[in-house]
Amino acid sequence: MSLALVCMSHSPLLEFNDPPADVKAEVEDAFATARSFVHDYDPTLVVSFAPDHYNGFFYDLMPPFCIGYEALGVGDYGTTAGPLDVPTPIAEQLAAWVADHDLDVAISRKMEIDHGAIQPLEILFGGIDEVPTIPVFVNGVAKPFVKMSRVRRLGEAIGSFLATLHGERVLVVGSGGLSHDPPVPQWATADDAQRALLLDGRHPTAAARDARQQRVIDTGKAFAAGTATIQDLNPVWDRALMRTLATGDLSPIDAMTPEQMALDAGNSAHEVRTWVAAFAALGQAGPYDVLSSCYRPIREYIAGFGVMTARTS
Ligand SMILES: O=C(O)/C=C/C(=O)/C=C/C=C(/O)C(=O)O
Ligand SMILES: [Fe+2]
Repeated sequence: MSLALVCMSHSPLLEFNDPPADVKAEVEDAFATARSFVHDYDPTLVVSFAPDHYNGFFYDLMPPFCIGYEALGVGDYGTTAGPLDVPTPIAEQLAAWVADHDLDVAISRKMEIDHGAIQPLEILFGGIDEVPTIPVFVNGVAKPFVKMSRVRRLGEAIGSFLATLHGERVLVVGSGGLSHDPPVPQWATADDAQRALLLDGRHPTAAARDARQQRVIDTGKAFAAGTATIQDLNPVWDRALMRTLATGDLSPIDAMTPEQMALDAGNSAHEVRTWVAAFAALGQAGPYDVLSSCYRPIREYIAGFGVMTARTS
């Protein structure tokens, strides 16, 4: 049984802030390469590892991981709202398999997901219900964070399940990262209004969503202009992580700590957990080859922006 993988940064600013034309063209090329890779592989099932940005998961009940039995996009930043095509019986079997492998994972029969999960589906497939997709939420913004070894083990458990699905061509997707420090509020420093949002800010009014999003768009413009106070991108850190993922030996990642990751690569660098889970899953089908890998630090997107494709050798 072979598996295929696409890992890619996402950015809520993709449609709102434009980097220089050559950089934008490079990103479009990377997306086109990934699309063509996926088209050739022709997956029958997608397992999507993605974080959330306080649009679907909140501090009233924040799991480290959650497998969606049903899911719907919330429509933030102009992404598609509405239901995904989740193959519920396979998602249920996956959750049971993972539990049987000593990992405690939440499940949701109505998972709400944001641009972090939706953007790759739109970019790769042109829609959110084109291919049956099991969404796996991986917390990448809300402290506390489980150890990186735990993320790797989750990916391995999911990959070992996927390797049993002989009738399927499975694509694993990791969405997020790399280094970036967007203005997602942190509980410890949030004011009362921000804490209300972090606690249970589901289903905001259109005006409230717009105001929240405009703040992020403005921060992206200021970051590009050199006037934002957010932490800088870290291309050295990003490239080193991509190199490690490409080797097939993920053991060095176990030594990464959330504290050092935030110091080195910003508070949203924890989103790389999705990449680690996706590569760990891929590795369960045997050795793999990275077929394409591109990277650019893009301040307009507030993102160390990477796209990788890989496939079982
Ligand atoms: O809601 C807010 O106040 C802030 C949200 C963000 O900064 C969102 C950032 C989104 C990303 O996907 C990212 O990873 O940068
Ligand atoms: Fe994100």
